[in-house]
Amino acid sequence: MSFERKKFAVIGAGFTGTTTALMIAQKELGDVVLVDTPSMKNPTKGKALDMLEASPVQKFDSSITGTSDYKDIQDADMVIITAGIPRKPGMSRDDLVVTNAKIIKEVSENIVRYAPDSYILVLSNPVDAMTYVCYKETGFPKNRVIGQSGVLDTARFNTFVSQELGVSVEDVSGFVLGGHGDSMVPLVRYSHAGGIPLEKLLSEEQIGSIVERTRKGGGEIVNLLGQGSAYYAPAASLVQMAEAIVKDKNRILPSVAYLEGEYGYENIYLGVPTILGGNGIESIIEIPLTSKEQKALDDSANAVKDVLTLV
Ligand SMILES: NC(=O)C1=CN([C@@H]2O[C@H](COP(=O)(O)OP(=O)(O)OC[C@H]3O[C@@H](n4cnc5c(N)ncnc54)[C@H](O)[C@@H]3O)[C@@H](O)[C@H]2O)C=CC1
Ligand SMILES: O=C([O-])CC(=O)C(=O)O
Repeated sequence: MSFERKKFAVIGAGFTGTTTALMIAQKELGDVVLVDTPSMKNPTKGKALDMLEASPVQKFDSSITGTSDYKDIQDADMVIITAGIPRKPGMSRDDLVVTNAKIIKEVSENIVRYAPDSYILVLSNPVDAMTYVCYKETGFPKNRVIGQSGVLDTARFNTFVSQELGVSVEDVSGFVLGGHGDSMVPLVRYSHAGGIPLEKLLSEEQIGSIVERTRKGGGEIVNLLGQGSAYYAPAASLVQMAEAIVKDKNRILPSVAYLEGEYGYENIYLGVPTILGGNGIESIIEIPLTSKEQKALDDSANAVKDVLTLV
């Protein structure tokens, strides 16, 4: 018996993929193979080599390689899918569905072929629908196909709360449920700072504007950037989920998870609180909702179902 490093494959060597690859290596979670299309073969190799050359400075021993050949993801322990087009100002994430569904199908085929035992984290948008497509195409068990939205949405919520209160982000703990769209559901009742319910610290008006800004958080960055979408906070969110799984931490984190009756939904991927550990999604946590909260979640789930009709 010998100990081996974990192998990560990051599919898509654009903004989110490269940032994720670097963060994985910096944390020494494992070695990283970065994959993009054949037309991007040399830039992908170049990006990977550039990141690797940071390793002596930053003192990490993870390797990072770039490729356009899926054979190189052989036996990856975890595959992170960031391949696909990002939105432009004026577009919604749902406008990406047709193009990105085709890409996810192609990527999924290659994962089945070369990394059939891997755990998959999906980032590509619209992420609830893309995670569903990946689940159907791979036929992997639901605990191994997971989407990222809630860690990012909660991080945005926590950022805004920390700014408003003038307190450390470390003490703020928000809670966002639902689809990764403008109808996502920040659950104020379950959010706190230093254990104190937010409603005791901020006015209804202040909370209302934080909720609204969180819902439109992705769009705010898209508009500021002018081209492309967010990548630092999305990559950090993916890496937190990956770390919870490869280190078997059993963290309570929101995931885009396949629902079979939880919260009243069937055959859909949606953002819910989960326990993430060595088996991927170990379980889904169901929390009691008021009728107003359930209605907001229903609206969000219905928006995701509408998009699913297009894939
Ligand atoms: N779920 C979430 O919270 C977030 C989702 N996203 C989504 O992630 C996706 C990627 O965003 P960025 O990295 O900023 O875009 P990007 O354009 O910088 O990178 C995407 C990369 O995917 C590659 N690609 C396209 N088709 C491919 C294929 N068949 N196989 C391998 N690679 C392929 C492209 O060549 C490109 O390098 C977008 O769909 C974006 O909307 C981005 C941020 C947060
Ligand atoms: O807004 C976008 O298109 C990218 C994304 O999902 C986010 O940053 O939340």
